[in-house]
Amino acid sequence: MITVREVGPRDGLQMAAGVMPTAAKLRWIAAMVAAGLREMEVASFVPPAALPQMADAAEVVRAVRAAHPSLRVVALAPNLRGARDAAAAGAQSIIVPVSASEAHSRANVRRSRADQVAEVARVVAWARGLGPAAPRIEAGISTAFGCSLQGAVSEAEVVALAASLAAAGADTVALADTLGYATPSAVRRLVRAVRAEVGPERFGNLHLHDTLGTALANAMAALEEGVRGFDAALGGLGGCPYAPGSVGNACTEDLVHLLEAEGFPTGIDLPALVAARDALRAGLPDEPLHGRVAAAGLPRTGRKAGAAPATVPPAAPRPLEGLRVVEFSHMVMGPSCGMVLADLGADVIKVEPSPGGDNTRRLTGAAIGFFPTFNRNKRSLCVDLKKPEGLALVRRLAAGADVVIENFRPGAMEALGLGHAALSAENPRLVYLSCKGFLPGPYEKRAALDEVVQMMGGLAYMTGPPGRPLRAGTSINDILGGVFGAVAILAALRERAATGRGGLVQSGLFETNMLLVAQHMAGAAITGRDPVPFGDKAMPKPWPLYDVFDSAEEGRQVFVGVVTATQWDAFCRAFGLDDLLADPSLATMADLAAARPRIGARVAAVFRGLPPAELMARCEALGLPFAPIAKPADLFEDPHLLASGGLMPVEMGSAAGAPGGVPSRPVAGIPGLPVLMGGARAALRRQPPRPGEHGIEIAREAGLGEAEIAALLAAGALHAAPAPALAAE
Ligand SMILES: CC(C)(COP(=O)([O-])OP(=O)([O-])OC[C@H]1O[C@@H](n2cnc3c(N)ncnc32)[C@H](O)[C@@H]1OP(=O)([O-])[O-])[C@@H](O)C(=O)NCCC(=O)NCCSC(=O)C[C@@](C)(O)CC(=O)[O-]
Repeated sequence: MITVREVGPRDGLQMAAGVMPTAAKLRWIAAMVAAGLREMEVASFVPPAALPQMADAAEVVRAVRAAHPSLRVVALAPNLRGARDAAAAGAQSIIVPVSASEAHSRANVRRSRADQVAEVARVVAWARGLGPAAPRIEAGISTAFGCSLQGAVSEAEVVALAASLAAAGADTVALADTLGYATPSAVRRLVRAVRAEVGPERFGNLHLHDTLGTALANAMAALEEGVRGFDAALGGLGGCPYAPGSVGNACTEDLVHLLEAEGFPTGIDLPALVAARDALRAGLPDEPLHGRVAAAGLPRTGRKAGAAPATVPPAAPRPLEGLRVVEFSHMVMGPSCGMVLADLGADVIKVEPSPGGDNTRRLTGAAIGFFPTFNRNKRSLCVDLKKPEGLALVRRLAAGADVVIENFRPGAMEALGLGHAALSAENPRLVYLSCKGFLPGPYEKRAALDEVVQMMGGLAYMTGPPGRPLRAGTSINDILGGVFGAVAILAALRERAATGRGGLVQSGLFETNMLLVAQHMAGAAITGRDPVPFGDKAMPKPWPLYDVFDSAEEGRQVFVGVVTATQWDAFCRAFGLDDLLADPSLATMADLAAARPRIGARVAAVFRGLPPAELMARCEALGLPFAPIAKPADLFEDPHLLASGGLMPVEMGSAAGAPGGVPSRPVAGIPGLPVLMGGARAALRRQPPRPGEHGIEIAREAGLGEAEIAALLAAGALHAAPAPALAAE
């Protein structure tokens, strides 16, 4: 879902020749809310002498909050004083503008750029003191694409400014094309650079002006870069005092039409939005309104809302957007299932114990990376399920959810009153996944870990040397069991589309392991013998070469395989082994396989004289299978993963067990889902959450009032994370 934030009542009106009466503003705002707008910038808290159109800012904010509880009410404030007034009136988001152009900064807020960054830090520090009810502080970089006073604005300076605003603690950093000078390629470059700098989840809206008729083209470029929030003004109101001839902001009606036609749902009813122009006109009869859709009428060929994009695929696929998932999980199996759904765009709420969150956060050793890896793209709700108020909150969430995931001990969810029977009685459309050690049967009550099922399921036998069972070097069954859980959920959702009813789906660790070992069970059935483990040097390999070799560099080994006659021919010629090629006793693949020890010794002697890079370059040129022996940390620099978007920049801070309390890499490239959809990889939208980071917003979404939320917090049933620390602290 795209968020279109209407800025007409602020940015639009401040350039109008006349002053719109308060009552007319409120009628206009009501008409736009009725059309489906969910966010609106309604006022600017500046001295009335400077902007008489905004003299009623506090009155407007108060009235809009009271009349439209579901609307996010946004106000602009250039300084701490304005921010205090905006918050006192009830603004939920406060935008503090910071000019990228030094000249514009002095003209607009009468401060240098650096002083205005310091002002943002002051506003953030003050807001933090307000506790959970604090408004969101959004820094808006104006003149980000050029300035009529200063001329060009350096992209590097904008990126540096964005970084300093993020460091100052702004919740989001937005880019504004105040003059309308942006073009699609500039938008692509700057959006990409600033998103990379501040992180996608802290990148705010894109604020576009249409001075030169480029706003919609720029919006398309931004969509391709993954931007999902835009500012716009009804009737293209607004403009900039420094841009004569400006026709104002991106026109909301035209932008909504474009977005819907391209398959990006906005939740806005376009005819109702166009009709809201009447209320605008009634309040400002002399102000010229712009907009192509209003002039031409809605195209009769128009695509329906939610239709697939006509030409431009979104930057990252989010096919599960709109799916609501509540995840009760720890360790790996439940979290990896939720990760698949979250990466694909679902809204996954991870329910964690209050106040410290999932114990997995505090694991060390081989489990230290579990939490940040499997909990990206999720929201966190820390709630005490043993307290009735906490339980009531999650039952409310489950009643409105599409999917519940759990991986607790058998019977634990039932004991809490959160079993499938209880939740589906309240929500028959719910798809409920239970991840367990064993599917129902004689072992179902046993506690299971990945290692347990690898041992009992034949995998440890198949991996280790004879007599020394060895588990695989990752939580293979947990991860794959979670993925199979996600497959089962998607299948059940498809069934629900036909029947209207959800259902219980279950995934078992042991059964996952058994599917992995199935090929060896089949092998045993065919040969009548136990398969030889991979760890057994005597394992019969049907090829001349399929081994790890030392190179000329100490500790740098390389795997090389030669598995066909063509490869054998090319290999011998390239590595000076023509005598082996000419040997009549090595004529067939079976001869070669039987002579593996002899061949291996010759090849090892050749490879020991070659630097690894040269060895691999030769194999690559010959088309032979080869691989360096990498350690996990080597993969951060893997050129293929880096170039193909295979790594997501995930923050490691959620792993509390880091040595010395600080991860050696605060942000690391962590592999994403191994699939492309429409040519694109699923992207990181949210960093792994802090415990309870989203508790208050989730409680509000569940319909709880502020007093109820305060009572939950006071009772310790709900824990809300403190605001992120200032980078300087
Ligand atoms: C893993 C075990 C065995 C651990 O079993 P356990 O230690 O008994 O823990 P649990 O998860 O079943 O119990 C959770 C308790 O926390 C409570 N709880 C939970 N949330 C809240 C909350 N918000 N507020 C208040 N209370 C909460 C919940 O109500 C329950 O309370 P109790 O019944 O004890 O009174 C079990 O969970 C299980 O069988 N799970 C299903 C199978 C599974 O996921 N297994 C995977 C284990 S992880 C793994 O295999 C990887 C590993 C470790 O082996 C490493 C590797 O091999 O790579």
